[in-house]
Amino acid sequence: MTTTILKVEGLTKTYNGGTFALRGIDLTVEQGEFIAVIGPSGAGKSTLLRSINRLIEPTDGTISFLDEAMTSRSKSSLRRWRSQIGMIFQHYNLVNRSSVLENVLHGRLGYMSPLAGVFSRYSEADKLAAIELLAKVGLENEVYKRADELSGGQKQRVGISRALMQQPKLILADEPIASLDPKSSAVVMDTIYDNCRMQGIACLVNLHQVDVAKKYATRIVGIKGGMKVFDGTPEQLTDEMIFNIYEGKEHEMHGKAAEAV
Ligand SMILES: Nc1ncnc2c1ncn2[C@@H]1O[C@H](COP(=O)(O)OP(=O)(O)OP(=O)(O)O)[C@@H](O)[C@H]1O
Repeated sequence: MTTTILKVEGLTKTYNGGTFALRGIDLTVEQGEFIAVIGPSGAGKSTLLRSINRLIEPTDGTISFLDEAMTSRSKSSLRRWRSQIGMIFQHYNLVNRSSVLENVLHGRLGYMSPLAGVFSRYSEADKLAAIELLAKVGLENEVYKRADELSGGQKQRVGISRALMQQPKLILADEPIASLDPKSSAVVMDTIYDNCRMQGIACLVNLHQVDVAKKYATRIVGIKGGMKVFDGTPEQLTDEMIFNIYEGKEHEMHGKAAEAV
């Protein structure tokens, strides 16, 4: 039996100024699914991911996470949901002057009292788990370096470790390879994919590169003009469908990273 992790219905976002970024998106995510969200620039991919963990406040629609409606605006409810949803960003969002280890430990903040968090009172078990995660992603020699001493690919592996440190049920990855060279992109995609699949974590990953989406995803969602125009398996995503999604912006469907992944 599958467990529904996320259910989005009629999700709509209109930004101040009148841009219709999302127009009535319906999406259900089951445990362990690895879903690539593709679409041209401005289609609404980032808005979709950020609305799901309420970094952006949707204008309309409902979101439920593990069968619980994410409607409350209370800080404690948001904190509880966000602690179970790992986020991976294009520009990593690390604290540059902190160590790699501390950045990974930030993944535990949602589970700690605010006071313990402020004073960075992480448990020994958390520290060991963070070091273990870093070793798993090949950063065992970088644990005590400052985050800004790392390459882009290494920074993203820290970002992935931080997300995994949350023991999330869902990972939202917003263009995780858009700033990386082809070789680092392959390592980063493999790392996200392997960890999610091994631990049964559902993942929604925004990608520009259709080839990469087809290589990794168990399911692909195509967004165009704020609407869902495709939802199916990689095999069902025909060339005709791809051209429909990217119509007029075909040059955007091959990122530099696609070559090596
Ligand atoms: N903060 C904002 N204020 C106003 N409009 C916004 C804001 N953020 C995004 N938009 C607009 O909403 C639409 C969807 O943007 P979004 O960033 O979600 O698309 P995207 O598919 O992620 O694009 P990209 O691949 O370029 O990141 C675009 O028209 C964009 O200009």
